[in-house]
Amino acid sequence: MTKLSVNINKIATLRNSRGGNMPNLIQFAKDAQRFGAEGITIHPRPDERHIRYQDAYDLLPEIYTEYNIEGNPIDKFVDLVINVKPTQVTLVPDSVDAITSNAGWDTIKHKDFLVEVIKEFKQNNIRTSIFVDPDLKQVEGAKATGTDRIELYTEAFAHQYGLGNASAVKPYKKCAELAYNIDLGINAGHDLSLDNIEFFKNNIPNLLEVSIGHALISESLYLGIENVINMYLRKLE
Ligand SMILES: CC(=O)[C@@H](O)[C@H](O)COP(=O)(O)O
Ligand SMILES: NCC(=O)COP(=O)(O)O
Repeated sequence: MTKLSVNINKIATLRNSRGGNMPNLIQFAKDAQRFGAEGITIHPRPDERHIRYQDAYDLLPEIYTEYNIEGNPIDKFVDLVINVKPTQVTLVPDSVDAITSNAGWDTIKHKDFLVEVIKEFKQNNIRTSIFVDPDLKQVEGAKATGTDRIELYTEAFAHQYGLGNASAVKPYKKCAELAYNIDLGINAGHDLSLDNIEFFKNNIPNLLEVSIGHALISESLYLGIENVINMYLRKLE
């Protein structure tokens, strides 16, 4: 069984576009869980263009499923995560001005940094995951950092699958097999959607969790959020 964590960045984007509190991010997180979401993901960025740092605190008492905070572990982010103490922190190497996440970690080059920051999160009883491209060397490198899990960066799969190239899942499958054999938990995310999730899940052994935002919120505009969450849950069974 693969858990569905709903990424609510886009709800914050919509809210911020008018400066008020519509839609209400906290209420949305509560409703998403009531409709069946098994986790809530946020990705506060340094410019706070969608999720604000304060949102991370305000959400805490309302999340009774898994709380996953993603981001680049700059000092401000590390302090936030250690104060909030979510279930999981997912480390993403995105630059300050990135439109969205666009690469996994070089776990070999940044090993010392990752070892240090992961140790700090684990001392605070926060599960760690690091965002990686589907590359066996990077998965091995991830293991050496001490992280509990990896999150496979699925943009390339989603893009190729959309073009009809289903074989794009192969490197992900190999990485998942390696990760399982070396005792790394496996999450995945980025550009997963109702169109590609079932195929991805069926091809990736031991997939623990997917975090989905952009497509899930877009699909909900037509199909409704309660319906869409349940459509994902059925595909992830
Ligand atoms: C880590 C990742 O894969 C991203 O998808 C991210 O969480 C989405 O961030 P934005 O909503 O800022 O594009
Ligand atoms: N970690 C990926 C995530 O949270 C959502 O990514 P996307 O579905 O918005 O591309």
